Amino acid sequence: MAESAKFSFKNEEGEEQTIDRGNLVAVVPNPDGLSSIIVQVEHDSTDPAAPPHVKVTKGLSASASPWLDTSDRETHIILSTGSGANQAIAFFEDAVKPVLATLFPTSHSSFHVHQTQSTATISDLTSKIFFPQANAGSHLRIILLSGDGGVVDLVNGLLSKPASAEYKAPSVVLLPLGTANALYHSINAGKDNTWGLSALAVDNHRPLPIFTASFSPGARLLVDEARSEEELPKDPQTQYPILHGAVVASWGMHASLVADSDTVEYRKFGVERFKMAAKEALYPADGSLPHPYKAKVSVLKGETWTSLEKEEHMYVLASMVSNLEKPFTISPASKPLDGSLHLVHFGPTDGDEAMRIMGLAYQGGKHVDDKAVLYEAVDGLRIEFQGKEEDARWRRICIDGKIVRLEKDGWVEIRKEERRVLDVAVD
Ligand SMILES: Nc1ncnc2c1ncn2[C@@H]1O[C@H](COP(=O)(O)OP(=O)(O)OP(=O)(O)O)[C@@H](O)[C@H]1O
Repeated sequence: MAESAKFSFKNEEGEEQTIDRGNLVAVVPNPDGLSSIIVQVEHDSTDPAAPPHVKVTKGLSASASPWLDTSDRETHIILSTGSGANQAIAFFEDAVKPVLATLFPTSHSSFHVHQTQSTATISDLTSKIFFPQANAGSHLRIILLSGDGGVVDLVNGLLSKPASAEYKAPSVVLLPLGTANALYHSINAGKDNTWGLSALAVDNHRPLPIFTASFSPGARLLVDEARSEEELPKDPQTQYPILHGAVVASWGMHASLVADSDTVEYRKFGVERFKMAAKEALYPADGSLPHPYKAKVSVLKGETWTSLEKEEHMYVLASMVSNLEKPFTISPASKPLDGSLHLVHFGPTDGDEAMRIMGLAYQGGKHVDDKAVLYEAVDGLRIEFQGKEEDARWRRICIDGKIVRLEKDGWVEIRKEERRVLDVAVD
């Protein structure tokens, strides 16, 4: 039988209360043994995008949550202060703290709270604290108040050194404080309404599927609004630069609009920044058509690489998730954490046609049925420039929001990664 969409309980005054189950964080047994503590969120009716408030009430309910005491797990809380609309600290104080105090009445005060100070904070925490402990077999819980960037920093940090046989994947609780929060919205598509708080109350976690991007030797990570570049970590065997991701690898229009809109100015506009940058790219000021991106593109299925016939492209994207933003369903066939990788491709076209196709993705992923779009499950994707693109801005690759620029004859190869480095808490 389908779970009821409503949850009922009696409050302390004995009055019957009914709330949407999607707003329920947890029903915790009260230490008096008779009643329960009901934790729920309440949303701002005037601003649906605002973080919810938490309400904790004593009451009587027929259905308590299955209660597993995980209070002894070493817990780290990361507040990514530069993510999204810079709301991580406020959400922690207003919503997360009361939930933790209810769920873990004695142990929550010993949880470790870290605030990011720079783009390097999460990587530093991972190499100094999380990896050594996970590698010694300790099962960590990491409560992450960030966007997808926080996850990708954790994944890359955890994979940066060889793991021991004792390695135990930390379990991350995702609280969507970023801009797009693709991973969170893909895991919770159509259900959770608690901004991830309900995942704090359960002890279910599943491996996070990830991919590895290997690059030609001259590939460089663009940082600081592309004002500088950095070397990437190297694969210990091949010595090629590498980067791991859990969301998306792209080139062409998607990578360009992510890169062009990653500025302090654009970030003020939240998710709108992607649409604004798309319009700029699709309708060049001189009235010309959008750029036709030139490279050899191949897909891997099983052990076989096959090249696409077309050598000019507009949209080349491999996704490990269903949604790149809450309403933007890039890969409707992807199920939460299923480990699939889907190619979404279309060729050069004019701005109106590209906008039409992208508009279909905002209608539940209808673009995949359009004849202009190639959509298929793949095991890998390879892009080889072969000197076809003179200008470096057409050679930018996006890996989960990070931007890598390749050389004129550079290449990138994306493959699913088998290693289990991070688990995700799911309710
Ligand atoms: N205090 C800080 N100072 C400078 N940079 C920071 C700070 N805190 C976080 N950052 C950086 O800000 C970026 C935030 O990325 P994150 O993905 O978490 O948010 P987002 O880009 O808004 O969301 P999404 O990726 O979901 O669209 C990361 O590059 C992170 O390293």
